[in-house]
Amino acid sequence: MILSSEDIQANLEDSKGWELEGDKWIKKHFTLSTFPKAIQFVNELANLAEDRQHHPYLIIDHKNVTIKLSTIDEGGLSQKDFESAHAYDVTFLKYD
Ligand SMILES: C[C@H](O)[C@H](O)[C@H]1CNC2=NC(N)=NC(=O)C2=N1
Repeated sequence: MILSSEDIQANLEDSKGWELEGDKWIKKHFTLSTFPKAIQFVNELANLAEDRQHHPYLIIDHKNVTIKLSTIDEGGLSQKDFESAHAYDVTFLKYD
């Protein structure tokens, strides 16, 4: 179910570093210590995404990984995007 703008704002308050891009995407930049670490991080995200059947848009630029999330099938932001964002934040803690 697509979230209302009020629900999006409430979720963003609990999602440190994630920001709204337009009204259909949230995004966050992560910086890893090395390029291999960035790839390892992305591989972990890929496994999580496949398990959840909810897939991110990813940009890998050397040690920098940008993650964008949206619920494509529903044409906007859903709770799944914020659940994935939280799972990715928890994964990143291992690399911090
Ligand atoms: C059938 C399959 O589970 C769906 O197509 C999933 C796959 N991954 C997805 N990922 C994202 N980000 N949004 C979706 O709507 C979506 N749908």
